[in-house]
Amino acid sequence: MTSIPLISLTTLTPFVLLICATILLFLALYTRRAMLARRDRTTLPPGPTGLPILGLYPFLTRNLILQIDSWAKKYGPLYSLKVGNQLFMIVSDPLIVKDLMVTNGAIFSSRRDVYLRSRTILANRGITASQYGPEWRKHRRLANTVLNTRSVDQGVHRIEVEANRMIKELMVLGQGGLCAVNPQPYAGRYSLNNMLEITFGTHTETINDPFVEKAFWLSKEFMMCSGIMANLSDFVSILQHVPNYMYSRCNALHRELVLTYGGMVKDMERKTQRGEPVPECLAKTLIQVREQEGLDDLDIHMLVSAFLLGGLDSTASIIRCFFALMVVHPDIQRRAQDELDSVVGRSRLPVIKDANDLRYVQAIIKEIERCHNPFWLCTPHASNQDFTYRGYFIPKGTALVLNTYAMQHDPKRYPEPFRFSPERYLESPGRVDSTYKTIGDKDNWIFGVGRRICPGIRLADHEIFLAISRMLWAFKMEEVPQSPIDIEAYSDPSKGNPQEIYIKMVPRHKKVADIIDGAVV
Ligand code: HEM
Repeated sequence: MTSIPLISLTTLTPFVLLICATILLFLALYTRRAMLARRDRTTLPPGPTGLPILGLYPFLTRNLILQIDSWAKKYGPLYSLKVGNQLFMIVSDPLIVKDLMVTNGAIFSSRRDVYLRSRTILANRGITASQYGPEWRKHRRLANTVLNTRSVDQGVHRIEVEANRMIKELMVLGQGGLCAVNPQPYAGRYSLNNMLEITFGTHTETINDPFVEKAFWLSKEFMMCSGIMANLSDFVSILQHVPNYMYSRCNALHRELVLTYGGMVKDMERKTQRGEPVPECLAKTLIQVREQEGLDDLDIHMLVSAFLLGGLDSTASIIRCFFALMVVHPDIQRRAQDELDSVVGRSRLPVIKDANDLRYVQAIIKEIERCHNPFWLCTPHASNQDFTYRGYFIPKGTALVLNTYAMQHDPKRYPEPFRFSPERYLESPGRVDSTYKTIGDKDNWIFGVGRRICPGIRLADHEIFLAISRMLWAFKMEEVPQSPIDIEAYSDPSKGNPQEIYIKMVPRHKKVADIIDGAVV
């Protein structure tokens, strides 16, 4: 009789144990999920910590690019940092870039509402400062009317003319190679004229035109005022309510942009009203579609300003680096010129159609762009909703920064990354497709990525190719012993490209002068 409970206990024990184990398992799983969920909402990627309120602002150095890169080496390919109230995440790996900024482009394509750069200077417009949404789409579509493949290709003769003007002026100035010249201001005016042609259908006649200085001042001032982590009042909102020097400076820059580029639009409007002819260009298109697209003055003024700010120092700095690099690498220069002689010959100038056959020239361009990105940290993208990635929480409003410095100096991808070596690109295919390839295979990231990728790529590609291939075709560029090139200065991301170098530009053959004279200038 007494054995019955014992028997049932014995038979019941495994059953009870099973139930207990199941409950415990459920509890464990539930707790883990709850913990994970909590972690998802709080666990940011690792990164350096700063002070309350100011974050890392007091610890940022003048060479921000190298500092950001050194933290990437310490904290990994996705790390976070706070400057004031703004959370930044730095992305240094092409696959993470693809996952976040391309695959999830609908989430990571906005911009921060930055007090000085976006609100004060650009009035939250000009494409580059606009939040992701219908207004940005509209402005980008309007910009594309002159930047799309067909329009840029149709206008290529204007770029060719500018390249010829630059060659002719350098020949005259250097007295056919007898004296040293500083080509850098000519590279600047070349970019400026290309942007003026596409935006206003006009150009400057000489580097001494005061407009050249003005345009470059505006561009430089924009860079000086709008560093991505430079201004404390961008990050500590209370400072936006007290008068401060940077606000006055950015406000003055905004007024100058409206006065200068907005003034050119107004001139064109007056001409149109008087029935005078105006050239085909972005400003004309914007004036024509103003009512239909619901654009106000500021929309138009900031859109044309964005062109003159975005397309000036960017292409110019690549061409300036080219001059310095060719002089210190005469062997590379010679190899490109041999290629030009065999593909193009000496009786005509290189044209866009030659690009795919000029593999070494293309490799030089890609290598300059890899080593000398004009915007190493690009323009940050902002997220417009919370997101969880690889267990890390990325809250809405995070600013995502592309660390192209790390990606373009990755020793696995580019052995001896600090050596200038066009040869590393000889195996990769021709030119334009390099920019559009899948993200992991891209030659470089200088134009950014995803939905905010630079809309001026094709124009910039054409400008850079025509300037560089024609310069190589026309001149042997030589160092002048009295004025050695400081190539280190070009590799230091904290310094702008030196505006002054003196080199000899010797025409490569007798026909150069005749052909340039005969070409449209
Ligand atoms: C070598 C030359 C150039 C470089 C390296 C360059 C680079 C860049 C980069 C990194 C961005 C930000 C992309 C992103 O947010 O992911 C950008 C945006 C932009 N670029 Fe360029 N750019 C160049 C030439 C030009 C030219 C010639 C134009 C002519 C109009 C231009 C107009 C713009 C505009 C309007 C934006 C804003 C796009 C947006 O926010 O949706 N850029 N560029």
